[in-house]
Amino acid sequence: MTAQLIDGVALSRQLRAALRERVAALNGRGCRPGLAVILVGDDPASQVYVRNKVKACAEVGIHSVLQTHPASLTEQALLQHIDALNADPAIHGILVQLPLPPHIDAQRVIEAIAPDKDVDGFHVANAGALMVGQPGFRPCTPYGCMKMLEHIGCALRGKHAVVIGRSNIVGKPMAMLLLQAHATVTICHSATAELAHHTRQADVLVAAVGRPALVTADMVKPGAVVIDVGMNRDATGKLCGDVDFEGVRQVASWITPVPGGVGPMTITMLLTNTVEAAERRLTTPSF
Ligand SMILES: Nc1nc2c(c(=O)[nH]1)N[C@@H](CN(C=O)c1ccc(C(=O)N[C@@H](CCC(=O)O)C(=O)O)cc1)CN2
Repeated sequence: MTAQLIDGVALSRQLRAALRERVAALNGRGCRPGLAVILVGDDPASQVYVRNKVKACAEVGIHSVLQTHPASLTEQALLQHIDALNADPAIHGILVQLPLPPHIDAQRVIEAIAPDKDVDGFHVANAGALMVGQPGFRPCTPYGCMKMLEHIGCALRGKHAVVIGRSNIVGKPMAMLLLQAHATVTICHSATAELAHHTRQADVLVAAVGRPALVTADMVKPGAVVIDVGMNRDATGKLCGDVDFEGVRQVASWITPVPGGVGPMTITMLLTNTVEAAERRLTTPSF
């Protein structure tokens, strides 16, 4: 078996076309969706991601404001910038690019963003809403993974999904979204014994650890759907995921590539959340 590719670039193109129409409808009602992107420091990867976010906003008609600050910015100054953006009616979404420099408490910064502008879905109010099945913003990467599963018609009810990774921004919310879709979910992490024993039972396997080629073909159940969230550099400096793509594609039924899989979908779901934030403001002005 050779797996079919889940193409995050092509799916993003489709979803962004639909977003352009939603933005046009908002414009017709006198609303221009606005996203503020805050970058602190000079991490080269973060600079690329932020630039791509700003470009993607322009592509669908979202107004974006990019704030770049030196790594020496104090936490207090960052909190003041967020306060100003929280109060700015032209801004519907705020994101602070992660990681932040070590002297800044990322969780404190995230909690300073108004939950109705937290288009990253990282605020504890949005994380809690996801936990109890209430409406809220879903973190962009797991939300994008769910869209990919939906796109290939993967019926999750009763399926066994295994998530490798327990981060607050990917692993945990991914597990909650799969659970909401009625999958049986196992979360594996760095202290999991016999990782391969668990992964071999997965109908849907999500790898979100940050270790090149952690998932090899012998760890995958034939016919499984494999979603690779990893974003690593291999020994030669080439971008790669957590999955040994060439090996695993011989066993899986569907697989996401890196690059061109989950990454572009993360940005597309950020656009989706921003448009939704603007729509919510129009329909629920006090939201
Ligand atoms: N505030 C946030 N910070 C971070 C998030 C996030 O969702 N919100 N996620 C990651 C980084 N990230 C988005 O910010 C991100 C990573 C990768 C891609 C992407 O499109 N990757 C491309 C390859 C890009 C390259 O050539 O380097 C791909 O996979 O095709 C998009 C977004 C951590 N921080």
